[in-house]
Amino acid sequence: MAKPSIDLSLYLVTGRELLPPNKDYYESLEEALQGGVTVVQVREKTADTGEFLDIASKTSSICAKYGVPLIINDRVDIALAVNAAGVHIGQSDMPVSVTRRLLPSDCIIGKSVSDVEEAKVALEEGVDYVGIGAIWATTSKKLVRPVVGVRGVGEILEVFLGSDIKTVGIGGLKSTTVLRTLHGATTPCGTRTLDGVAVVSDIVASPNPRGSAELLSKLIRAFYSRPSPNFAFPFSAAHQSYTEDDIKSRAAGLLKTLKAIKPLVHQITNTVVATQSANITLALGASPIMATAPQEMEDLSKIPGALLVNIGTIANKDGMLVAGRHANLNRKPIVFDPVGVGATSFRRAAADELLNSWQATVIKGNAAEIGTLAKTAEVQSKGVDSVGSGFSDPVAIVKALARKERCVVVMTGPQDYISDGHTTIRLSNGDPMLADITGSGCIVGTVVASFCGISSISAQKRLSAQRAAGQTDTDHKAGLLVDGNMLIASVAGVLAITVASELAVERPEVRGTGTFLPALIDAIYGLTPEDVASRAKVEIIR
Ligand SMILES: Cc1ncc(COP(=O)(O)OP(=O)(O)O)c(N)n1
Ligand SMILES: Cc1nc(C(=O)O)sc1CCOP(=O)(O)O
Repeated sequence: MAKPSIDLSLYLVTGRELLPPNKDYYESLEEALQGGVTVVQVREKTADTGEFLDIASKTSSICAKYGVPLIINDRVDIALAVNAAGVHIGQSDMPVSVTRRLLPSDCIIGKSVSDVEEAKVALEEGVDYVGIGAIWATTSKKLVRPVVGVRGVGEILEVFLGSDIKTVGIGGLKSTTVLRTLHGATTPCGTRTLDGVAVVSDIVASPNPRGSAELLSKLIRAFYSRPSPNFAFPFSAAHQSYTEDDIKSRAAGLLKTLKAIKPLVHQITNTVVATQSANITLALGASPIMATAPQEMEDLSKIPGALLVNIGTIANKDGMLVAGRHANLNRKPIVFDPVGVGATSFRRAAADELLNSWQATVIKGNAAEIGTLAKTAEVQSKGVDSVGSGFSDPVAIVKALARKERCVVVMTGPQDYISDGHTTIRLSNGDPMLADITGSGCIVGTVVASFCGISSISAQKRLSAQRAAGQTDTDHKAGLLVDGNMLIASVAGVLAITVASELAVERPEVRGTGTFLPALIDAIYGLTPEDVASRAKVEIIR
């Protein structure tokens, strides 16, 4: 008998012990179903058989009222007794082969996996779906394995490429983490994302389970309705086709808008460049705030603009973690500058923790930094600098990292490479003296963040206008972590610095790096959209 196809998108796993005081389990369940839960698993870890059977049977009747399938955790006998749609088994439960023998052929079998090896076994066993977790830390269950992390899910999903085994993520999935999870938990080729998320506490512990389920459901449906489903970027405008002239004029146009709107650019940066970065931001026409205390991150994240996180002298990791999470929640672009990430294992661990906690919109680094994140040793670092002549195939490196991290990657150097994993652009502006002042890479991060901020603000304004005009095809935007074209914003940011550096060295007073730096600030201050459009050397590589 053919198995029914189950919508796993919002998968409620029950947990009576988490109910708020005075909230009845069945009432909570029914409200969650009204809110849009698509499948329910009864999970009872302490109930005896009689109680489990009673709960499963009543849960089954309520689910049937809403046409929602029921799965039973661990217990094949209970699943058979209540005629459930399926069973969910863990690594130490009954083997899949035995479970299958006991159940009717149309019964769904789901299995927990937390690494690639377990995923391969589940593939061999031919389960119907896997629960991948725990993706985030959770207090709903004592975990015996380390968390998988959002960025660890992609390699597990790769095991299921080409198979019709479905996948759901579990562990710490909430309205605050769901979009970041769905965007980040994707195979590098972009063809597989999770088919759903399994949630316990965000619904069960809520005094308003209907509202909680509705919010989750809205975000999940918006994510799955994005226009480029095979390429789950956290920002809009992936898969556009560009011309070089179009890129130049859009970058120039962004500079004009930036000067008019002066976006706020929140920068958590290193002590070497903080003042310089703030001055460059002001010279460009944006507005810097260099706040670092974790306590102020939530408030700051509500002001439109962008966030820059630069780990050059990493003393504020807590602030960086909180700031990034709030930026994701408030759809603010995050530019991550992994300064010197190859230099120490401390920096590598910090970069990993930050990138697991929030979704970066742009990662900007020199060849050694990008190589470290891409896990290649072709280009070595010396402290915060890159050694040697760069990668033999820089395009492949930036493209692969953009796909892996699901963001735009900017690799600076004598030529700059910028990729969103689909389109890769080479920029050939810039004076060599840029490499001889401290923090030139950091100010590129600052300026890229400024342009990401203005791109996001402009996109939000367009969206408000579209909604005010009654345009209804914008619902998928609720599934984006960031709106705006972050590829063009990154190009504009790099061009602003590199074109300004060319203008700076043409000034008669520049005799060396001491006179170059103030001239650079002046050149940024006076930079016009026409300078950018006429001087930009832009090539679309592939
Ligand atoms: C959808 C989903 N995924 C994973 C689990 C965890 O199941 P298991 O490993 O059997 O652990 P317990 O739930 O039995 O503690 C799940 N229940 N559902
Ligand atoms: C039941 C369960 N299984 C997990 C796994 O990792 O296999 S994590 C988990 C609990 C998930 O609860 P919450 O949504 O409240 O974080």
